[in-house]
Amino acid sequence: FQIFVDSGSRYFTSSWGGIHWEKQVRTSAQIHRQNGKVVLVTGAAGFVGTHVSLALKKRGDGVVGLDNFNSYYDPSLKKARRALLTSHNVFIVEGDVNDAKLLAKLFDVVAFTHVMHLAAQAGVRYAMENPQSYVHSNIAALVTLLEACKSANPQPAVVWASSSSVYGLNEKVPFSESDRTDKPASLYAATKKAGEAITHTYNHIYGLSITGLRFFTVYGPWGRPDMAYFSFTKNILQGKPITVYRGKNRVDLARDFTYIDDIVKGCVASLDTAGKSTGSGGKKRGAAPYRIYNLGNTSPVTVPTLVAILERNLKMKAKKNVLDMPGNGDVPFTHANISLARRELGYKPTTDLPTGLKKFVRWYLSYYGYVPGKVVN
Ligand SMILES: O=C(O)[C@H]1O[C@H](OP(=O)(O)OP(=O)(O)OC[C@H]2O[C@@H](n3ccc(=O)[nH]c3=O)[C@H](O)[C@@H]2O)[C@H](O)[C@@H](O)[C@@H]1O
Repeated sequence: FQIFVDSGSRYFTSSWGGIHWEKQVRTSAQIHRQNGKVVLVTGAAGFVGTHVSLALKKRGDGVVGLDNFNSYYDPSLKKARRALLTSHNVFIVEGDVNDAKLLAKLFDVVAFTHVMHLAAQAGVRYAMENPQSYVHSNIAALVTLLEACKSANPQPAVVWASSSSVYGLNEKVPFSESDRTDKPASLYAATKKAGEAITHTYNHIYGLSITGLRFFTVYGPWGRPDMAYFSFTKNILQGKPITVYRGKNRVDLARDFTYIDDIVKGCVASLDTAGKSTGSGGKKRGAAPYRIYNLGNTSPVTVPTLVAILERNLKMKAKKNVLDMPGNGDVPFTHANISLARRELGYKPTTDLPTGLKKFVRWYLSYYGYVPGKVVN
């Protein structure tokens, strides 16, 4: 009776479950190539999640997405990404990674070979406004997911999104994976660093194959509206001012901006080279790989240069307010050493910032239906 009540109440309150839902999940998970993978992509309606899901599906892997469609930024963009994925036969389950019952159900319905865990509370500065959302999405959800993975039979290999922000106040450049990461500058960075420690324990105790990817300021079409390149574009087009932060002694801030297609190649290569998890029945049966890679571009660009490139592409001048960087978690610069990823993943970024921003601006103008000369709101 209790099972009936539980599943009955879920039927009315949740957006998952039922025969039709299971069929959609199974169909989406179908493999269309030899030795294809079956990948659960969390955060599939997110920026990186959408692109990775598409790449996997296009080469014939089975892909099931999971996303809670939260409103950290405009959910209509997430829904538009979902529509794009639906048109390529990728189904996104609507739900939260913290929902252990949902995860158990998904692993029951599909024998995932890999999990690409991209769901997260992103954003460096927002952590001061809503710290709990970082604990919820980057720590609690990660543990819930790893618990499901460790209990699954077979255990999947896990590839997940860490962040360049773990280097924090590190001053040695370029940043290498072996550098210190014990001085985070934001709660966001601290939760990603915690994720690296948490995944290590699941590797050690349960034999889960783990790959953590330290992404460096990823940008491109279908990107995140909370990021500087995106909000600058919006404001410039609307004739609104932008705030350009500057570091100590008036030094420009710089980022190792990395184009989305390069990141996707790094993610797919990580899945392809991930060794197997060794555990079963929640027990470790031998050592499994634990890997961490920088996925950056290796050529940092200053924020004023980013603005100049956008101005050129938009054929409009930005109204700039230059402000000293507030103490809100920002770091002055990032710069990736990618030798390890190059050696072990064959990772080789090929898109520089001017080329990538040109593609972003083209997408932005078409997505928001911008007509040159017409003021947008
Ligand atoms: O590399 C990473 O790991 C991180 O990259 C980005 O974080 P961030 O580099 O701070 O990206 P933006 O928020 O787009 O900021 C880029 C630069 O523009 C500057 N900025 C930002 C916003 C603004 O209004 N003005 C401004 O000058 C920031 O100080 C920073 O130097 C992402 O937002 C994080 O989710 C990600 O984890």
